[in-house]
Amino acid sequence: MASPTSLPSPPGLADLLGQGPVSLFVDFDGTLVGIAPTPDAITVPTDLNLRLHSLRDRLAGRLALVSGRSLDDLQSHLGTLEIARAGSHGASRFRADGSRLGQAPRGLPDDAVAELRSFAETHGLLYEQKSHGGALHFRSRPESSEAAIDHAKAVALRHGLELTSGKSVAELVRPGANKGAALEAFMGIEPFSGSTPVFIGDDVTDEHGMAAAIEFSGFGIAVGERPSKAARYHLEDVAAVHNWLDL
Ligand SMILES: O=P(O)(O)OC[C@H]1O[C@H](O[C@H]2O[C@H](CO)[C@@H](O)[C@H](O)[C@H]2O)[C@H](O)[C@@H](O)[C@@H]1O
Repeated sequence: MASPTSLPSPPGLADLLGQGPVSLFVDFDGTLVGIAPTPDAITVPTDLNLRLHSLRDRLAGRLALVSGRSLDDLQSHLGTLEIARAGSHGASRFRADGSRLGQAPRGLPDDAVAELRSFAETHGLLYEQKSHGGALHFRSRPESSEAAIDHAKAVALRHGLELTSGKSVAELVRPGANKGAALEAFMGIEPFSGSTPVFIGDDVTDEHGMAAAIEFSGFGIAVGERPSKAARYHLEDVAAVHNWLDL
């Protein structure tokens, strides 16, 4: 895995756009906004929504937000989005005009949710219910991280689900819900098809998106300190991302 500091900075966005159509797939937490103690404690600049819509226009619509959060949650922080978007780690996808791309995914089985909730209650962890998944957050109790991951693994096995681990979080999703699948779905439709995809993200779940970008002759940009297997370039932090995007 490449250490982020050994990766170069990406070429300027204006230079890339000068070479042909580029699509940007952009993660949210840790990429567009800084990491906070709890999911609701993030600080979102008041004009971020406006600036993202300007970026969408600059890219002739070829901008997609790809988040681990549910889309309702994402929009509760960002405001209404008329931007292509995928939530719940790519499971739920919408075009910029609000029409759904692909099937509506199913939520987790009730028993799996109950098992996650009960573990969270007994261990003093935060349980985040998503429309198409569920997350055990252990940022406030790092000593419970191993037990939380083991529990999530066992629940995944019992119910045929997939475990995705992120920053101080263990999440369960339906099989096939990942950011790479979301990028692939968007690359099959206008205005994304035929462009060079660039996936920008800070977390392990973003590796799928970067790997998929490579399949479409694009590349990934890793944000922050986490070593990345798939990224070609690196940006230091959220401020560097905003700067690179000229947000
Ligand atoms: O794919 P993303 O948009 O980056 O979402 C990943 C997860 O982000 C949120 O959790 C993370 O950020 C929280 C706020 O900074 C932090 O408290 C938590 O420890 C991080 O794991 C979100 O709550 C999850 O649903 C997303 O999957």
